[in-house]
Amino acid sequence: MLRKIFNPARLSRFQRTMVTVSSSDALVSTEVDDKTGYATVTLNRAPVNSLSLELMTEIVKTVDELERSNIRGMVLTSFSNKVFCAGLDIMEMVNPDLDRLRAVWTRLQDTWASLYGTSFPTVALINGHAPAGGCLLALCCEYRVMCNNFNIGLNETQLGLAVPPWLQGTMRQTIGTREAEIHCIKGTMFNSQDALKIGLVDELAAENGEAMQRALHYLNTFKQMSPYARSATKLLMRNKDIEDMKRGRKEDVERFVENVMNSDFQNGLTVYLQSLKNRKNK
Ligand SMILES: CCCCCC/C=C\CC(=O)SCCNC(=O)CCNC(=O)[C@H](O)C(C)(C)COP(=O)(O)OP(=O)(O)OC[C@H]1O[C@@H](n2cnc3c(N)ncnc32)[C@H](O)[C@@H]1OP(=O)(O)O
Repeated sequence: MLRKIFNPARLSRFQRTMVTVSSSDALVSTEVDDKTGYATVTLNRAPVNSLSLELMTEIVKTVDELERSNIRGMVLTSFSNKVFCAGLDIMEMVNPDLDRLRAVWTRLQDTWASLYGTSFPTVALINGHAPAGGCLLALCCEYRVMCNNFNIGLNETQLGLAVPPWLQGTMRQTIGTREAEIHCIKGTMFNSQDALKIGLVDELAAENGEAMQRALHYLNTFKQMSPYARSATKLLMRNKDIEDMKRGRKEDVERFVENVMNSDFQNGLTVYLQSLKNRKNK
């Protein structure tokens, strides 16, 4: 069954009432172009947009609000031009409070489900590195435009984390079963060129401006198309995955908690954090 579909009857109301939302201190800022109806959603959590509970809550809230406003398309990008999103906030996993850890994973599931299941078209404008959870955000979008000279991939296993089944599924749909299996297990990070070759991203751009043009070009391909047929087809393809994730979400949360609370993982995390700092000091 369709979870939600674009409702053309609400479009004329939207055109009259659409507003631009933007706040300089927000973790997520949204600007809607009232000529095109396209929203640019910018992740705004310095320094690297790591996914804290609060940032993920804002992403879910933003997508829900956009869903209610009937925008015609969305571009997801980063304030930074160096890091699109550094994945889950590692500090959320260091000796965590268990209730908060469960909330973090539940919110990551929600983030995936709400971005993956939008009725409107979505493009990730990947203007920086996108490891792990950063790659997840990009994979949820329908189309990915990546700037040159950055890295993207699901490197979770390199950190000692298992990739959850719903995220494996999104990777499979994007790069195919065989490649997804190999690269989820290895935790491969791809440079922009290799990401294009393997189909992890759809287009490359030299810089942000060109990437935005390419993203808008993708959204414009739907200008003349029935929004109902477009969104219904997308959601008929994606809703089963979302329902499957929701059915298994409790076990998924407990698997994550067990993974993170394991002493080997906690020790490895300390070493990993130190290696990030050492890299910086070189
Ligand atoms: C059952 C489990 C399933 C798991 C499956 C799914 C989902 C998610 C898992 C994850 O996302 S785990 C997180 C994985 N992320 C990473 O491995 C990225 C690590 N970071 C980097 O590689 C680099 O920081 C970067 C993103 C390439 C950026 O490099 P840059 O040189 O620009 O910046 P840095 O100097 O390295 O970093 C600045 C500052 O940010 C801190 N930081 C970096 N990444 C994170 C992070 N993910 N969480 C929290 N903090 C992060 C870094 O330590 C620096 O801090 P300071 O030294 O300035 O205090």
